[in-house]
Amino acid sequence: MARQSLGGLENVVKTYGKIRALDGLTLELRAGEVLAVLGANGAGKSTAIAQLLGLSLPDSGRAELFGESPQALVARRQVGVMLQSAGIPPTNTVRELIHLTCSYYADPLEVDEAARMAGVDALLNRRYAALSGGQQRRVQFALAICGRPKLVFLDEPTTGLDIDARQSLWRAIRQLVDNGTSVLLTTHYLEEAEALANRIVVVDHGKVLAEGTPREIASRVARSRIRCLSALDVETVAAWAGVESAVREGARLQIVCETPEAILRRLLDADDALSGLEVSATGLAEAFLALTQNDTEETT
Ligand SMILES: Nc1ncnc2c1ncn2[C@@H]1O[C@H](COP(=O)(O)OP(=O)(O)OP(=O)(O)O)[C@@H](O)[C@H]1O
Repeated sequence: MARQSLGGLENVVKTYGKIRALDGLTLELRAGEVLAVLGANGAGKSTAIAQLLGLSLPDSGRAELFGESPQALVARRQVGVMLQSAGIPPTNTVRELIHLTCSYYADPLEVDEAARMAGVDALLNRRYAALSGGQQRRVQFALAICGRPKLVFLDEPTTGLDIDARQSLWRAIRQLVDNGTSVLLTTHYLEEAEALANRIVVVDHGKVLAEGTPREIASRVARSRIRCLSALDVETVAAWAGVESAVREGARLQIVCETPEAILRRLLDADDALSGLEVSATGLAEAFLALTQNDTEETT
């Protein structure tokens, strides 16, 4: 069954002087889903979030949340946000901040529960300004979720977190989704999108380049990687039909190609002593690079 739409952007254009930050961007938010918006620096991810939150208005096109303008109070009360620029009063304690944010919502969590979900229960009596960058990020997450919102916007939530803190935030996001909250997440970390998202939208130059499940995005530019121990000349192999790239790492040859079978036959024919053969599928990272590089080539 198709998931219920919670709103989104329709053909939104947003310019800042000569910069076209969004160039006809369309995206839909769906209930019960983690949507990851992926893109390089300046792709338009934060601008898209600003339109969805009503913090900035489109030049043309439409933004809608829960059937309303994103600026309508009834829409804003169903949303939680963790933005890159937080603007949080520095001298308040974590408890005060969560308590204050809870007061904006009709049916918020208990302060202690929100703190526990965000992993900041041990920090409740500390002043925000005295926390580390990673601890502040987790407090921002607590503020995003404490109102029990239906939809949470997380703009690069794990930037600056160490591996443990990132993993624990991933667990908290999964728990949130299990409890019925929908999430829009922007990230530069492909493994984050792969680990959390049901659906990915790749944005570049303010437009959608690709959309699908992590697996669909990866398979759009599916490639295989062959690794083997071989003394074959890397430049000769790189020139074979069907080989996209060949590099040497010490004794190991690494080849990227679309269809590995023909290349494997040719490798085995050319080198009797070839050993340590491995063939693997490339992942989301390569797919993302291939998509954004193709686009750059087309637009330059
Ligand atoms: N307030 C603003 N004034 C002028 N230009 C802006 C403003 N906000 C964004 N831009 C420009 O719009 C484009 C998109 O920026 P945006 O912040 O949406 O990108 P992003 O994908 O979120 O990037 P990052 O990953 O670096 O956060 C960039 O070229 C940026 O310089």
